[in-house]
Amino acid sequence: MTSEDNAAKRRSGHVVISAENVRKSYGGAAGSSDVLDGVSVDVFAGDFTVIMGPSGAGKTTLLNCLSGLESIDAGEVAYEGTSFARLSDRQMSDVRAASFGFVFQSPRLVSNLTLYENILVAGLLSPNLTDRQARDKADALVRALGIESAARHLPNQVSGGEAQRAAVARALVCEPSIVFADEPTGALNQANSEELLDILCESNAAGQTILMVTHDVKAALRATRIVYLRDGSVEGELDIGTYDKAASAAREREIVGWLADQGW
Ligand SMILES: Nc1ncnc2c1ncn2[C@@H]1O[C@H](COP(=O)(O)OP(=O)(O)OP(=O)(O)O)[C@@H](O)[C@H]1O
Repeated sequence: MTSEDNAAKRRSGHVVISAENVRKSYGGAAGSSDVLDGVSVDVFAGDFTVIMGPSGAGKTTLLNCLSGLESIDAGEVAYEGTSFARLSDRQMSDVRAASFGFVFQSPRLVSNLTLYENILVAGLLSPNLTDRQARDKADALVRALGIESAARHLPNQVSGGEAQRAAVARALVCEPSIVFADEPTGALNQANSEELLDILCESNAAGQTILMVTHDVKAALRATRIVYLRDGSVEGELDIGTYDKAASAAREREIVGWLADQGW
């Protein structure tokens, strides 16, 4: 998928992932309320969509349902128009391997592989790339993310920021249609958070579709669209266009004002 493809798809409102009236509960006591209470939302190609909302609103659950990591109880989630319900477990895992990248709050790197090997192995296992392409892409990402020397070390020999940048590279190396990121800056200090957000923003500017859960207004600043979730329902959506560092103060005021209107 080239950036031109995604830019054109975004202009045309191309939907990558759609959720229709999704309900989800984790069982428990009879009558326990749904964690997702009929959520309908679309994720558009080329967007950097952020899911915000109070703690316990169901943000991680929604992200996991949209990526197929969690099953749903009712409603429908579809990738490129194909309902997950029509896919076997094998087909679902093929979609994830070919089209989805994941970044979590902690890097979740394989501890006995170097950062470079963690990135490369993901590329080698991807059905999207030849071995040569996987190596070239891993090399390019290591350079672009500024982790050339850290890449030679094991995860326990590098800083948290370096490890998390490697986790982003691992997600991007397969050239996924969409990157799902759950609080990717949650365990980072402010400087490392800003660097990681710069990387996600640059990747989005190059056409990468991103869906990210965050509590952090500074992270939401980078989004092109914010979805606000409360008590398992979408309360509001804000389209804010592409991030512009020079206008970030005005943008932050707009977002904080909108979040206040949602009851943030
Ligand atoms: N595996 C699980 N089993 C049972 N209950 C769960 C499970 N995962 C989440 N929950 C519950 O579902 C609700 C929503 O959780 P979720 O993590 O999706 O919310 P969130 O908005 O991401 O919260 P936070 O911002 O605190 O991370 C919470 O009440 C949580 O305790």
